[in-house]
Amino acid sequence: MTSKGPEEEHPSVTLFRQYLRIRTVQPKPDYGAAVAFFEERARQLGLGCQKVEVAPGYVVTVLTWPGTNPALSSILLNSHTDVVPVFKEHWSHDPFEAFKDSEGYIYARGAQDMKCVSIQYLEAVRRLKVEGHRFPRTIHMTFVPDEEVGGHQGMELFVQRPEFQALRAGFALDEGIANPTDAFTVFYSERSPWWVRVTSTGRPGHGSLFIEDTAAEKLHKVVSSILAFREKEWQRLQSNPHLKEGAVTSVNLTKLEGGVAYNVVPATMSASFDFRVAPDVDFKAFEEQLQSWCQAAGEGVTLEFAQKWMHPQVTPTDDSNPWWAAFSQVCKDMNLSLEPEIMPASTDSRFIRAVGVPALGFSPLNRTPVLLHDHDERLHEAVFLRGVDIYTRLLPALASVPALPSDS
Ligand code: MET
Ligand SMILES: [Zn+2]
Ligand SMILES: [Zn+2]
Repeated sequence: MTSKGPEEEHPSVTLFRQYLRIRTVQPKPDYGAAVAFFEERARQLGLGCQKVEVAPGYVVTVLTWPGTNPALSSILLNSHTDVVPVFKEHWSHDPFEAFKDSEGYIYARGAQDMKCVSIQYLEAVRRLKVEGHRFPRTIHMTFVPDEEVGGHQGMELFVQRPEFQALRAGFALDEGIANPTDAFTVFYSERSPWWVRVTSTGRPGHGSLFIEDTAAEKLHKVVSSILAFREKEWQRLQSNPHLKEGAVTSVNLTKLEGGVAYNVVPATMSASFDFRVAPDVDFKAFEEQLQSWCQAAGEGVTLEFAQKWMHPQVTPTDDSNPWWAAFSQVCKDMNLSLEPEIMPASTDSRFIRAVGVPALGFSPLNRTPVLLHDHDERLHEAVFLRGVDIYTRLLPALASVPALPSDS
């Protein structure tokens, strides 16, 4: 075909847009369609394909390009398939249409987080394979469900399975975040998510009376203590230009629940908080601090954890780590400047690092505003394609890291 129009689009971009149209949106993702999409990719690329159902309806799809030396540990390229919900009325274009504007920006939920990365992995592998390359280490691509709601039915279970052990992963790449400057952000650790619900109980009664010891006044005290802590961490971040967001602890009040009527003082109320605890925090002391804020508010104030990650790990970013050496050397060769940071949010990397596999969080997206989870999430096709180039250089280097003591 020689006619003008979409036929002229780069095939990698077309594939990316096809994937963006699959509605893997929480809370009811169409995982079946995503699995079928990756099975078809495996067939087309001549890759091994394994489906591991880690919980009913939750399948991890593993695409494998075997290396020439099966004795060596493998490279794991991980990406999640689910995306967060949208507020459709705030979007310029349908978030599941993958509309491309005249400048080349592709609008879609998942354009940055992280459907771009899944396709960039696949397209880099395709290119290298077509060019006839083979590398010593096996490359596995894992496409996992459930990340956006905590990974409890996804990577958290998968890393405990014999099928994961059998991959013999020596090193992993997973998602990062776009960088608006010319530089690329790379994450070597993460803050730990602690989701905390504080429940306050007190004396109920008529809404016209000065009732003492109410649930609301005690909850208010805890909320004040926690928001004062938030302000302190915010100031600490603001006053030190060397500190990046991931190096301090953040917290947001994300839910308030309780009450039945204007004129009934409720016996119970609760507040929910999303803490992201910096990796250098003393977790035991921090939990005691939370408990003491509850106790200081009065009788009948308790807390429970909906999520409490206790195993922060750091992947070294110096040449003592041969994976870092290979990764950073490629970036140097390509003149890419890297900004190593602690991931402020949480990804499946935490489960991977916790089972002893070093991992870097990297989405090869520079000159791109950070729009993950936001309205009008979009990515320029040229940035997307540059990312494929970057993986096309990274994969040969990583899959050719010579035998390590940990390989035997
Ligand atoms: N990736 C999501 C987040 O960071 C969900 C992870 S579970 C804490 O909020
Ligand atoms: Zn993500
Ligand atoms: Zn996300």
